[in-house]
Amino acid sequence: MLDTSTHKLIIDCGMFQGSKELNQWNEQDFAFDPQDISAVVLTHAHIDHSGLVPKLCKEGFKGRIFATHSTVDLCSIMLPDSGHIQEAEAEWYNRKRRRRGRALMKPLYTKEDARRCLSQFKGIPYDKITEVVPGVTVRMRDAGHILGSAIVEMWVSQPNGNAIKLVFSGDLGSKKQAIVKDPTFIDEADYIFIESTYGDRLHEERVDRGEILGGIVRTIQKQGGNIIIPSFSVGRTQEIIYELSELLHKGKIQPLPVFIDSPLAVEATRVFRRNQEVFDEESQQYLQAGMDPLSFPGLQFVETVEESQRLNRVISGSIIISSSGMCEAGRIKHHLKHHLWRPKSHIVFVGYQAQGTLGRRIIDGAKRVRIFGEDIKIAAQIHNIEGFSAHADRDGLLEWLSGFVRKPKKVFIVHGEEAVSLKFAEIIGESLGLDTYVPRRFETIIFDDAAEMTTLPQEETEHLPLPDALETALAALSKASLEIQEHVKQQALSPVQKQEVLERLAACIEALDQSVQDCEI
Ligand SMILES: O=c1ccn([C@@H]2O[C@H](COP(=O)(O)O)[C@@H](O)[C@H]2O)c(=O)[nH]1
Repeated sequence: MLDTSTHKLIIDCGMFQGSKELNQWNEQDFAFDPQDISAVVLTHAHIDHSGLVPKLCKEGFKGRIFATHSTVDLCSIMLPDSGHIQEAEAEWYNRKRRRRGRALMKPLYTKEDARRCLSQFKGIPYDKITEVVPGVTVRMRDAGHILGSAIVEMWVSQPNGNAIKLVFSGDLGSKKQAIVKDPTFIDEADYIFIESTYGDRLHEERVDRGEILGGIVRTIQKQGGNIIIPSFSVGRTQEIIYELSELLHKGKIQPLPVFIDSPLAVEATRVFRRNQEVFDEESQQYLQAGMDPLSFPGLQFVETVEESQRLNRVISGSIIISSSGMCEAGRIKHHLKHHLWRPKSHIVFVGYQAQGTLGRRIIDGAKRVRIFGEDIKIAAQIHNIEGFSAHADRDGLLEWLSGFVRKPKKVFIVHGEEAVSLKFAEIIGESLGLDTYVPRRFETIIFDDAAEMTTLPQEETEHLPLPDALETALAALSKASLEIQEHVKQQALSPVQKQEVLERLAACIEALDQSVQDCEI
């Protein structure tokens, strides 16, 4: 959040994704009042950057959400889809809760909440300076990560008439990606905020990924079996379509049925087709030659549940691309259930698999997994092609940083696992000689008129971060408190029962109160 003293604005408003603890952070109150925020600037549509926008609007944010036109287009399908997932998850828990007589939980936001917030979006073009609140202008530059992704150049006017220039990298793309352009180099900034997802690692070469995928296709064309590709619906699926289309054009594989079994991926592919003007040069050349890089004979889009179920009868010679990319939900789980036990099946991972996900367990060599309550033996051949990452790797990030002609005063390392961010900070210092800083969650940094920065000592920070485990326990307590309120509302209690509830609550509060009072600083 950026506070200019007259206006507050947010750069990205993403959902925490991954472990149960991280997911619970989404339920917490924002660290500010959404009604006080004047504008949001989104770097791109991925849910870890845009997913809490519907919650922000639901809780009182009335301003504009600025993003590139393609990001607005993608958000218009991704946010309602996310709302649908929230509702489905809440309903899944509520089925159990009803059976146990427990209070029902509410979704974080609904599909309708997400649809409603879309009217606040304002599409802006790449490369044009736009005022987002009085005194703050931005210019979106192509970040080459997914369709519509942007690096945000931001100028914040100072009372002395000067402006501080901040640059937010958003997620920076990999040069190895097809369809989207390479990340734009920026000349200058006072301060840079750079992502660090792969700040300590390198990716495979692009040529390898096509070779590996082509080789697996040729294997099933000789020996039988299907290929199942768990894939993120937006960006990754279109990349795979592009790669297969290239392999076919070059005659490296023979035509075969390829099913895209994800309603979101189908819609996203339509959005890509509508936004061809931002494609990279290679894709533009395909288009000019009358070829569609997102289409080839044999490619079939599967939308209905019935069509998807029919795929269970296809046991050989096809590729099924389905989501979710980390195999935690969606139709991919059905395809894994039907294919993991078959020795001739090939499961091809093309995206990052976070700790604790089904995809990660399979990659890590599990012999059996549970899917929909069934114990499934893993006999299929498992492949992991890392070269499809949509992120710049360590060297890509360093190359982008080295493009700044004027040295920034400081590089803030953000958006990465803490250990990786710290390592990347060290690497930047050693290889580029730039000053770095890895901010803590909720830390406040002040920029003065001369564009110099100071960090507020932890004790003076408005929102001191609590230890993660305590945050999680407090979130669980808030949830339990809501549940108690619901129970009390739903069930008539006798005066004696009421008294018992009050006494037990009072005992809890007293014990908690005492432990906080006793806590040493
Ligand atoms: O170390 C990591 C790497 C990635 N992620 C998450 O996965 C997605 C997709 O990554 P790709 O490399 O494009 O497959 C990325 O945006 C992150 O959200 C991660 O959490 N940790």
